[in-house]
Amino acid sequence: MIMVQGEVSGKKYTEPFSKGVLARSLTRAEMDPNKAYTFASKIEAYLKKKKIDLITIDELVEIVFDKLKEEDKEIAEKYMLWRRIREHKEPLIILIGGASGVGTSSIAFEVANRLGIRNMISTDMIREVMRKIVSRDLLPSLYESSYTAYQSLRIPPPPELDEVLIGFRDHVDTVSVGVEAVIERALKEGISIVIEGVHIVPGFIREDLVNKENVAMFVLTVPDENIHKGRFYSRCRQTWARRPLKRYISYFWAIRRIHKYFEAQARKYNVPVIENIDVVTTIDSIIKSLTKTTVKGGKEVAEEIG
Ligand SMILES: Nc1ncnc2c1ncn2[C@@H]1O[C@H](COP(=O)(O)OP(=O)(O)O)[C@@H](O)[C@H]1O
Ligand SMILES: O=C(O)[C@@H](COP(=O)(O)O)OP(=O)(O)O
Repeated sequence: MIMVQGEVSGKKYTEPFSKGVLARSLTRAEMDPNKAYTFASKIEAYLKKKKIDLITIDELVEIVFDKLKEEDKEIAEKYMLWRRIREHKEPLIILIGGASGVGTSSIAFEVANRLGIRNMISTDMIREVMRKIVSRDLLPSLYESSYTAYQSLRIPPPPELDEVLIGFRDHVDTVSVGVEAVIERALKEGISIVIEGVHIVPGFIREDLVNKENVAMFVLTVPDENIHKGRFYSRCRQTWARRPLKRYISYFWAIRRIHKYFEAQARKYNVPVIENIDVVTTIDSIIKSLTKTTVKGGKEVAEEIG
């Protein structure tokens, strides 16, 4: 039997080589699952041929990387980039924001899954907990959706200001307190987490938190209005979805104003804006950006591959 030796927090452990585990890590780099399993079997055959019965993870990764380069350079590069991020010593806090319907929860799920991050929370859930603590009378906007918060403003804003955005800012400002608490707790406990939702807005979360090397924020957009609208139809078609399509469509005009505000805030605070048209391209952009900001090595991998 081939044993693989790894290390967690300075402690060594060994476990049997598993084609399934290796194949899973290759699918994270976009390799087709069937191809990934065949490739993992080839690696196993190679180790057997070389009569290797104990190998460290680093040595195994080297072999996988070399063989992958021969098969598919792009997948080899992705495999290495994902690994570099996963090996990051500090916990990773990934914040994904965007107007309702642009795909923050779908993308957060994919990113968490591929990076092996086990914690993910939506800001809607944080808001829901906060609703149990603060009364509607005290903070009426907390009880609204981001795009209807303007209806709860106690004092109507002057006509020259956009009331939708005034309401949105008020709503986000409150929920940001809960978002900050989750970030602080994750940093304290050393837990990696992906936090996603409409309340992740550049400029609203404390600078000392978002400026940390291991905290990364992204804003997703869908520039084409019709594609954006179509996402609500596709989401509401899913059988598990319990969210009323009619409501999103009738407030779509307000959601688009918020969408524009997200773009402006992202530009102002230098937060990467990623057009979420195609899932794979979106994930690739996030991963490239993460390697630039949180781990050195993205460039080295690209150079190694040539
Ligand atoms: N890149 C994409 N391509 C196609 N459909 C997408 C993409 N991203 C998200 N979707 C779909 O759009 C709908 C809205 O996405 P969701 O993640 O629920 O948005 P949000 O959490 O931002 O409101 C869902 O049905 C989802 O499957
Ligand atoms: O406040 C909002 O804009 C949405 C955000 O949810 P997503 O559409 O981003 O999932 O929550 P709602 O009140 O409609 O449940």
